[in-house]
Parts: sequence; structure tokens; C-alpha cells
Amino acid sequence: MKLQSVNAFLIMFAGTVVIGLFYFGFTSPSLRHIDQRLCLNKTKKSRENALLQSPQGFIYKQPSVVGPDGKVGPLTPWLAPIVSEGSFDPTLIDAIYKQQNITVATTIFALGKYTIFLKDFLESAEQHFFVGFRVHYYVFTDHPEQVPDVKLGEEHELTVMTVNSLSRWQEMSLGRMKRLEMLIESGLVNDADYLFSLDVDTKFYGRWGAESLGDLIGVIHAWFYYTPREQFPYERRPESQAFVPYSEGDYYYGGAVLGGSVKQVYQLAKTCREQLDIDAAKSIEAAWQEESHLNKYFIYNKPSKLLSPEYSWDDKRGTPREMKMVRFSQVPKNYDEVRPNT
Ligand SMILES: CC(=O)N[C@H]1[C@@H](OP(=O)(O)OP(=O)(O)OC[C@H]2O[C@@H](n3ccc(=O)[nH]c3=O)[C@H](O)[C@@H]2O)O[C@H](CO)[C@H](O)[C@@H]1O
Ligand SMILES: [Mn+2]
Repeated sequence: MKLQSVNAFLIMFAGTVVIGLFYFGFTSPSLRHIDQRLCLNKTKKSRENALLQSPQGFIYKQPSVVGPDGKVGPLTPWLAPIVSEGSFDPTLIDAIYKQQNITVATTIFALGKYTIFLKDFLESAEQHFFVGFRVHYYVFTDHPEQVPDVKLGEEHELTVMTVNSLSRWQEMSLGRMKRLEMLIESGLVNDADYLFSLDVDTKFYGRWGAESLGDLIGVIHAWFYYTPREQFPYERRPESQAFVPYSEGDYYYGGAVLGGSVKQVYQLAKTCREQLDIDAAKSIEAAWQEESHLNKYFIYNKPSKLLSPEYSWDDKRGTPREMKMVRFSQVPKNYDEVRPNT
């Protein structure tokens, strides 16, 4: 009888301690703090690895860009937004990102005769590209003396990066991934939150703002958004690292625009550079140089946001019904005049 009551007392005491600990755990600020920190650490880690990776050889229907209603579809099959006129409120989206006090860095390559495009590019960018935000242009050129003196807006900055001349246009285009990788490694863009790389033989015609920001950004090419995937100009030789089988691919992305967080752009540039190096060692050049490697990368590492062809149009293409506006476009160029080789 006595023993039983001691046991009952011990059980009751243990129960009270357990309940007390639970209560203390939920209410104590210090323990809650530790708990929150653990939770946040976990959350942050999974966010950092938040590449939308897709397995190779996975077969599914090709998504269409323009829906049956004649409009650019609002989402990809992996639920990434496709940004086009009417899909966002420019004042709201700018106001949200303004509060984050962000810096947008942009690389532009102007080697050989391509310096002639810099004036129009920069002048039009100053009218349309992230107006009111902190912007840092990095102009890579082998002719620093030819960089025009364009008046920049408040908090807009331009750094000239002098590089060696190259003899083939393909190399100038190919070298962009390596330069991008090196620029990020140098720590020069550490102050930037987002990084874009844009073709220089282009002009801005309309707004390009915070709606274009995200972890990993690709642009749908102006010439291929009605094309079946087996006809995309992907690299089709299996010997190349840029090889894509006929049964795979979502959209054909343009090499003229890529972007995202500095971290994601680094991952992209490094991977593409490694693939380009392997090809170079085998003397293989992909069909569309780094654009081919970029396209392969985006099949297996899905962009978190896509820019519609409004963000990479072509002056030669007119404006079909489904394009409500043109924001950024390739200007006509005489290839024989601007390129050092054919
Ligand atoms: C609209 C679009 O998606 N265009 C892509 C396409 O043709 P493009 O005809 O647009 O290629 P391109 O001649 O404009 O070369 C791409 C970029 O490389 C730089 N550059 C090139 C040659 C030169 O002598 N000096 C120089 O600085 C310059 O920044 C230029 O904008 O395929 C290229 C790869 O071959 C790139 O992926 C381009 O982005
Ligand atoms: Mn171009």
C-alpha cells in the first residue's frame, strides 16, 4: 500500500515535470528563439538550394507560349511566371522592390566593332532600364577609349572593364560566360542583389523594371515561340556538352538576356563555362555557341521567372498581335561590317 502510493506520487511528479517542460518550451522567449532560429536555418538552407532542377530524359508535353486566347500564357508548367504587358502592375512591383533598396548590376560586352552599339544601348537604358533604382553597368571592351560619355541618372554607375581583343566573333560571344564567372568571383559585384547580362547590339523601347527580377531569369527567343521543340536550333550532336535530344526542351531561350540573383547567375555562368571548356578541348563549337549551352542549362535548371519576347525582340520582326509592346530589341546590323570574320 505504501509502495503503491510512492509510485503514484512519482508518476504524478514526473507527469507534472513533463507538462511543465512542454509549457516552458512553448512560452519561454529564449527557447522559442532557439526554436525559431533552428527553423529559419532549415528554411534558409532549402531556399539556397532552391534551383528548380528537373531530371534528364524526363518526357512531357511541350508548353505553348501563346494560349488559345492569342495571349502570352501567364505561367510555365512548373509554375514560373512569364512576364508580359498586362501581367503585372509596374508601380506596385517597383514600390515593393524599392523598399528592399536593391542594386542591379548589368554586364555588356562590346568588343571589336561592337562599341558602335554602346551609345544607343546606354542612352535608351537610361530612359527605360530600372529607372529610379541603383544600377551598375559593367562594360567589357578591348577599346576603352570608345566607350561613349553618356550622362547617367542618379545612383547609376558605369565601370569599364578592359579585356584583350579576340579575332573571331564566336569567341567574343563564347567568352561572356567566363567573364561573368570571373567578375562574380572577383567580388566586384558583391554590392549587387541581381545581375543581368545583355547583348549590346540592342536598344530599349519600353519599360524594363522590377517585374524582371527573380532567382534565375531567361528570355523566350523572339523567333522560336511557335516552333515545335524538335525544330529548336539546339545543339544536336551528342559529342557536344550542349546536346539536347529531340524529345526534350520547353522553350527556346535567347542568349541576349540572362539574369537572376548573383548566386544563381554564378552557378549558371560557371556550369556553362565548364561545358564550353570541355567542348573546346574536343574542338567542338555548339551550334549557337553559349546560347546552346544556356538552353541546355535551362532545361535541367528551370528559370524561376521567364521574360516574354517583349524583353528580347528583333527590329527585323515587326510586331504580331500577341506582342502588346516591345521593350528591348536587337537592332539591325550588317554582319560583314561589325564582325571580324564570317
Ligand atoms: C537575340 C539573341 O538571342 N542573340 C544571340 C545570337 O546571335 P546575335 O547575332 O545576336 O549575336 P551577336 O553578334 O549580337 O553576339 C552576341 C554579343 O556578343 C558580343 N560581341 C559579339 C561579337 C563581336 O565581335 N563583339 C562583341 O562584343 C556583343 O555583346 C553581342 O551583343 O547568338 C549569339 C551566340 O552566337 C548570342 O547568344 C546572342 O545573344
Ligand atoms: Mn545580338
